[in-house]
Amino acid sequence: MSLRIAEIFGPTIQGEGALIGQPTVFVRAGGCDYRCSWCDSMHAVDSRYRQDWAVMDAAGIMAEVARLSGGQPLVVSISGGNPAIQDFGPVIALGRGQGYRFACETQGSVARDWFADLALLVLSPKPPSSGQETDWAVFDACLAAAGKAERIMKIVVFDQNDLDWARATSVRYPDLPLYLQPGNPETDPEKPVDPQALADRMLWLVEATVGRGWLVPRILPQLHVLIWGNRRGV
Ligand SMILES: C[S@@+](CC[C@H](N)C(=O)[O-])C[C@H]1O[C@@H](n2cnc3c(N)ncnc32)[C@H](O)[C@@H]1O
Ligand SMILES: Nc1nc2[nH]cc(C(=O)O)c2c(=O)[nH]1
Ligand code: SF4
Ligand SMILES: [Mg+2]
Repeated sequence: MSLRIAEIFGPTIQGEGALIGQPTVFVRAGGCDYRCSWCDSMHAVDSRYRQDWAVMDAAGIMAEVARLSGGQPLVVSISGGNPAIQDFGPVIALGRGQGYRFACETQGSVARDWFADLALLVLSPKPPSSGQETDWAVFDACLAAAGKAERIMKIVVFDQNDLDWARATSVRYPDLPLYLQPGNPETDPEKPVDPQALADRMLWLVEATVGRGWLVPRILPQLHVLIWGNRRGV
């Protein structure tokens, strides 16, 4: 069983969400069923980059993870693209046998049995600014497929319309821990990011939530973007 892999990198720190700051190796799957207008990982989405993706089996993927981590059992973060369009079950089974734990980032558009073998499922439904629509029946199937695995929801917010959408979504899923992260409008890996502009977006988001009495979500920046900008492989 082979998988399309855009990149494997690390160890680095998880820059987003519930595991922020935690050492991790990333396995970035190639291919996505969405086309978010502001996607920061188009090199793992657009088929223009397909020739740069490696075709690997579970043993090859875990060998590379072990090489990068020096064999130390850490959390492996599976992202993409949408990793759920491929079968990561064998990778997770092999890695768990070697002492690794797995987190997965997906938009919730495809449900998979192997979600139940994760330590953490990060569901990141897309707000209006992305130009994508969520199929909530499939999203619910993703939640159910995760079984007893920890689950969180992480929503990117660019503007007030996104924030209103995030709030309505949170009302729909009151038991799902909610993380908000400000959108990064500069997604070209060749271009520098302006840390002050990101801080300004963070400030706006904090004021627009906590500042207005909405005390439910946790609000975090993309830590890796603050440190490394849009560089790939970090
Ligand atoms: C590149 S996606 C890959 C996983 C999956 N396709 C998804 O969207 O959840 C990883 C995370 O990065 C977020 N993201 C993508 N582009 C972003 C941007 N320009 N600013 C902030 N977050 C972004 C996504 O919303 C998602 O939470
Ligand atoms: N350090 C780091 N943290 C991340 N958290 C989510 C990422 C992603 O692209 O899925 C990401 C990434 O690419 N790098
Ligand atoms: S779903 Fe994720 S990987 Fe796919 S286009 Fe959107 S942000 Fe990019
Ligand atoms: Mg990213």
